[in-house]
Amino acid sequence: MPSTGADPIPLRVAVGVVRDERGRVLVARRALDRHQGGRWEFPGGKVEVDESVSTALRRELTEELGITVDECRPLIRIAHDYGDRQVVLEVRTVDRWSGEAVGLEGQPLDWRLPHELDPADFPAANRGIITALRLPGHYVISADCHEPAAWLAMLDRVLAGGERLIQFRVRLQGEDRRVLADEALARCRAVGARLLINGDVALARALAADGVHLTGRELSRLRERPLPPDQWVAASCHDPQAIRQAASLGVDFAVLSPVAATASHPGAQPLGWAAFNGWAAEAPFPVYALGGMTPDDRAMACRQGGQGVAGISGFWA
Ligand SMILES: Nc1nc2c([nH]c(=O)n2[C@H]2C[C@H](O)[C@@H](COP(=O)(O)OP(=O)(O)OP(=O)(O)O)O2)c(=O)[nH]1
Ligand SMILES: [Mg+2]
Repeated sequence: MPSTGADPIPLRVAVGVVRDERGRVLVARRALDRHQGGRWEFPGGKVEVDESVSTALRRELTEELGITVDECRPLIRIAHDYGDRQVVLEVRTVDRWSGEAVGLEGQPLDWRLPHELDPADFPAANRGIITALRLPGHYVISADCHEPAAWLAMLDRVLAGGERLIQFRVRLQGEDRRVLADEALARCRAVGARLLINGDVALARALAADGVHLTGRELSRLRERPLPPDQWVAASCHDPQAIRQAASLGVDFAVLSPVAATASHPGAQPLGWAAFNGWAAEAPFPVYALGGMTPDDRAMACRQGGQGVAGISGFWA
């Protein structure tokens, strides 16, 4: 019987990001005659009926690489439609494993640092995995600026504390705003941190900042991604429709809020972790939990399918 298009039941795939002590990740090249053949992948394979994701991952990594997974934890879940096949990639980070990885099916292997991974070498669904590997577990949103010297001193303290992803969220206007953003960018660059400009694509472009953070309103109005792939585009989402809009624009990551009650938005109804988990699972990109979060909530956010936690109070401090 002729095919009538893609199989409506998505294929569940257990995918392992195996890391070594230097932070490099293991990639393998898919054989030319297979689906997405010739592209690089993270090792793994189909989850069999009655198998859990972690059981499938252990089996696949033993079959394909000859290693034993000692422990794995969720990184991201990505649903993707290739047209000829729908997949759901259940991606786990594997930091604890034993044995020596070899390409037991004849597949070439390579160890690469996250910034050495080019999404163009991988199947399209892998873009969100590569972004997740490059992003930290905290996304620090700045407080507003009343006095530039004090604001910059706080930025220095936040950077000295090890934070590496900062959102410039400051209500200053005109030249004052541009000058402060430019100085903030220089201080971030000096320590290898990234700075995203809230709600101002033009300023992000003018300063060649690391990216822009779209407000919910901007996200709903845009029809195309406002910056090229070498600058991040992040967005604020409050519901599944915003996540779909962000996906259609091709944003790199999002914050989903308010997960818990927060003093900055006292009237807003908290989502709770169950809704966060369900909505983040629909996003093909990493999602940070925002709203009433502290650094202590990071592990919970990761267990719930998030990239980590975002916030002002508790982070910009
Ligand atoms: N393993 C893996 N599969 C991926 C990645 N990205 C991606 O889109 N896929 C897709 C390609 C395939 O359609 C599907 C994996 O199926 P597969 O056929 O390779 O699974 P398998 O290892 O069980 O292979 P086989 O036993 O059927 O030979 O997921 C990735 O990074 N790793
Ligand atoms: Mg496989």
